[in-house]
Amino acid sequence: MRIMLFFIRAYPIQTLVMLLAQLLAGVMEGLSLTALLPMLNLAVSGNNGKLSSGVGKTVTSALQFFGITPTVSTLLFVMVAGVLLKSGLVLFADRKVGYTVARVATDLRLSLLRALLGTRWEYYLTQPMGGLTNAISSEVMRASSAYLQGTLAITYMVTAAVYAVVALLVSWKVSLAALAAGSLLMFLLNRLVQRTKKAGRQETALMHSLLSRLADNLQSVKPLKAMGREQLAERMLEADTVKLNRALRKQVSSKATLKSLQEPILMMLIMAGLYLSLVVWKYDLPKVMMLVFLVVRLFGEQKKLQQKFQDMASSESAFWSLRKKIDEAVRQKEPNLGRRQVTLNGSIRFDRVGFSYEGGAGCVLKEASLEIPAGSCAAVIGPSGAGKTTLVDLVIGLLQPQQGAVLIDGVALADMDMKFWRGQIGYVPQDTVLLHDSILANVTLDDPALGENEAKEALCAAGAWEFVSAMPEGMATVVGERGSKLSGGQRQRIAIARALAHRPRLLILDEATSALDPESERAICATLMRLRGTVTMLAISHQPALVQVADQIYRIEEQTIRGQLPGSAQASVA
Ligand SMILES: Nc1ncnc2c1ncn2[C@@H]1O[C@H](COP(=O)(O)OP(=O)(O)OP(=O)(O)O)[C@@H](O)[C@H]1O
Repeated sequence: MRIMLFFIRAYPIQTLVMLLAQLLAGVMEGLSLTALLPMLNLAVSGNNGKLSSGVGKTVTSALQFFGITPTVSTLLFVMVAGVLLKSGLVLFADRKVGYTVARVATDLRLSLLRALLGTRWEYYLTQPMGGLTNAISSEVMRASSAYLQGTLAITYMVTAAVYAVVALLVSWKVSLAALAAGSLLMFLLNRLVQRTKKAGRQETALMHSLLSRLADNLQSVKPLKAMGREQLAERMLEADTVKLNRALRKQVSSKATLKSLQEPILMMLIMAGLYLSLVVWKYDLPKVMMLVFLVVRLFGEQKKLQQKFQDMASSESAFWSLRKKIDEAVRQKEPNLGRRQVTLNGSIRFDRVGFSYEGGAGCVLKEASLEIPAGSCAAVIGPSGAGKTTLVDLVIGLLQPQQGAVLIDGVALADMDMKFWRGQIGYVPQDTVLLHDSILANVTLDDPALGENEAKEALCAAGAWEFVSAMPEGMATVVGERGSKLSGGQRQRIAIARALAHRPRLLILDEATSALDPESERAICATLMRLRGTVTMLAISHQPALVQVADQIYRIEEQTIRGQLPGSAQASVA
């Protein structure tokens, strides 16, 4: 029930309105039920029928108070009116619950997305993408269904309480016996609810692990297939899949066992109650009929209540797993650094920067210094793993140095408004991943400030317009999953166009021309040279063409940055 307390706190108005509507619906049902006993009395004994219980007398007196003569037809009318009103209220409550379930799912998805996108880069890098996809799709659905099951359980609880009150008014002895027997039954069958809860927890953990591995494996399926080793991926996923199947079977068997045990036990209890009422306490027939009706309904609601409780128990763990992810991501929020809005006019400067990754093997940069004047083109070279991407991430502010400072126009990144700074950067990553969307959307990223003209201009500058305009649908061509319908070089040119479209002040190219043929690379270099003076460029490259046109060359080696004369680059672009 902890989960319901959480939901009630998060959605108090919606839950209160829904509960009030359910309560009113229960009262309406109760009213129509109280009319049943006098109606049965009148039907069995005619107008001389004696009302043997307080509740019957109360109903007839109430009707007489409003000037209505209690006859079979007026009592039937009261019952029908009560049932109709109850149905209207239940419809209202059900819609409210449905809307709130959708809202719970949307809120959870948005909270997780916002929290994740706002986390520190080093934390974000440790998150398994498959696990996050699982959280946003399957865990969110299971979590919101837990709210639905919980509210339905509360609804059945309210209705059961109404039947219990009416039954108490008719016969307290039978009602107390029924309530005691029902509670004992719920207690005994609770083991099955706990078993489902445990299996639900296993399902949550296994789905997370399976989806994390699946995403990893699917991304590397081409080399696995090419080497005839896809069965290795299959074997890796099989163990989790088999365990998941076991957890699901446990849930199914617990739910089926609960259902099949409830029915006969409740029937036996009703039979025992019938025996007591007719033989031991010798109640008259209308009263017994009324009690049978009430107890059957009471047990029916109790049966559904426990089933819904069990359904909620099986999905509940997905909600707590999601909350844990959201809370952890919130704790790992990227620090809100400074407020200074700097437009790169002077230089980018590293002042004795020292950096090592959390849990990394050691220092990546030590006492590293460099200066890139605004408007110039700098190339960063060095052996693999030397720290070139790390240097770029420090410039972007994705990583913060532990020693020294990264300064833009003399202002430390730590004092700058990061959103403003990053808004001026055009970034082309090492691994070009395009969205499964049109070329236009891939270039503009659906930024409302950018239209077809800006996209065309950027595609021309990136040397991509020729092949894009030759496509039957031009910029409307959809590039396929991760850009699979384009060649590696074409994907890179689209990525360069994307980085240029919003006219950045700083263009960062991380091995951005590695998949291009020499001619396309020369064309890109010519474009970059045209931008010289207005845009500052920082290019990590092993390609001679880019290095040759650079104004400065920096070589990262043994944790330090060394300047190199542009002319000497050709021989040492390792
Ligand atoms: N998230 C991380 N956590 C721990 N260590 C990391 C992380 N990212 C990179 N490293 C380590 O930091 C060092 C520098 O990595 P970096 O990616 O900056 O090198 P690089 O020069 O760009 O390499 P390449 O040319 O191969 O892309 C490497 O030793 C790498 O193993």
